[in-house]
Amino acid sequence: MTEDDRMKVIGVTGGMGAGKSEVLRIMEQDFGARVILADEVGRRLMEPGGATYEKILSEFGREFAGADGKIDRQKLAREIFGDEEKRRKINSIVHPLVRQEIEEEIAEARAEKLLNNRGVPSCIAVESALLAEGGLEGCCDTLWYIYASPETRIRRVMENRGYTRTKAEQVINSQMEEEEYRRICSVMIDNSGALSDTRSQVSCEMRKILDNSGRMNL
Ligand SMILES: CC(C)(COP(=O)(O)OP(=O)(O)OC[C@H]1O[C@@H](n2cnc3c(N)ncnc32)[C@H](O)[C@@H]1O)[C@@H](O)C(=O)NCCC(=O)NCCS
Ligand SMILES: Nc1ncnc2c1ncn2[C@@H]1O[C@H](COP(=O)(O)OP(=O)(O)OP(=O)(O)O)[C@@H](O)[C@H]1O
Repeated sequence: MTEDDRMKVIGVTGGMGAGKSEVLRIMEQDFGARVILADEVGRRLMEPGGATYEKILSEFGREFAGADGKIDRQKLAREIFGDEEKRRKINSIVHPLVRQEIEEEIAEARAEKLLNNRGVPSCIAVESALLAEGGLEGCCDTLWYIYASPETRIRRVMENRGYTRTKAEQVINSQMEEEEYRRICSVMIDNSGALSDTRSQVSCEMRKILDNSGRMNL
C-alpha cells in the first residue's frame, strides 16, 4: 500500500457541546467513517485496571475511587475544572496514553482496511475538544472545527446533560479560545442551526475530499 492509499484521518474538534459527536454520527452513518472518540478512550483507560487508573489515584488520592472501585468522575470533574494546575496534572497523565491508544487504533483501522458502503476505503474521524492540547494534531491529515456559540452550547448541555450553568462555563473556560480553534482548522462546520443544515455542510465537505471512486483525496 502506498502512502497515498492509506486511510486518511480527519480530526474533528471544537468546544464542549458544539456538536462534534453529532457530526461524527453523520460521518459514520452517511460516509462509512471509522470513528474514534478521545473522551471515550480516556474513559476506558480510567476504568479499574486501565492504563491511567492507578496513576490518577496515586496522584489525586484514593478518595477519588468510589465504593465500587471506579474513579468518581463527578468528583474528579469538580476537582479539575476551575483549577488549572490540577487540570494540567490530569492532562499530563491521561493525554500521552490516550494519544498512544488512538495511534494504535488508527494503525489497526488502516491494517483492517475498513470498507465503506461503496466497498472502497473510507476515512478515520478522530474527535476531541482537546485535539491540539492532547497532541493529536500530528495524527490528522486535516482538521475540522465544529462551531456553535458559547450560549448555544451552554443551553444544549444544560438541557441534554443536566449540567449547571457554572459547570458548563467552567469547562468552556478551560478549553481553547474560538480564534485558536479557527486558526488550526482548515474547515469550519457551523452547527448553530438545525442538524439537517449541519448534515448538508458535512456532506458538502466530504464530497470535496472524496474523489469519484470514493477515496479520500486530501
Ligand atoms: C474529569 C472527568 C473525569 C469528568 O468526566 P465527565 O464524564 O463528567 O465528563 P466528560 O469526560 O464527558 O467531559 C465533559 C466535557 O469536558 C471536556 N473535558 C474533559 N477533560 C477536559 C480537560 N482536561 N480540559 C478541558 N476540557 C475537558 C470534554 O471534552 C467534554 O466537553 C473527565 O473529563 C476527564 O477524565 N478529564 C481529564 C482527561 C481528559 O482530558 N479527557 C478528555 C480527552 S482524553
Ligand atoms: N444542531 C443541533 N441542534 C440541537 N441539538 C444539538 C445540535 N447539535 C448538537 N445538539 C445536542 O447538543 C448536545 C451536545 O452535542 P454533542 O454531544 O454532539 O457535542 P460535543 O461537541 O460532542 O460535546 P463534548 O465535547 O462536550 O462531548 C447533545 O445533546 C446534542 O444532541
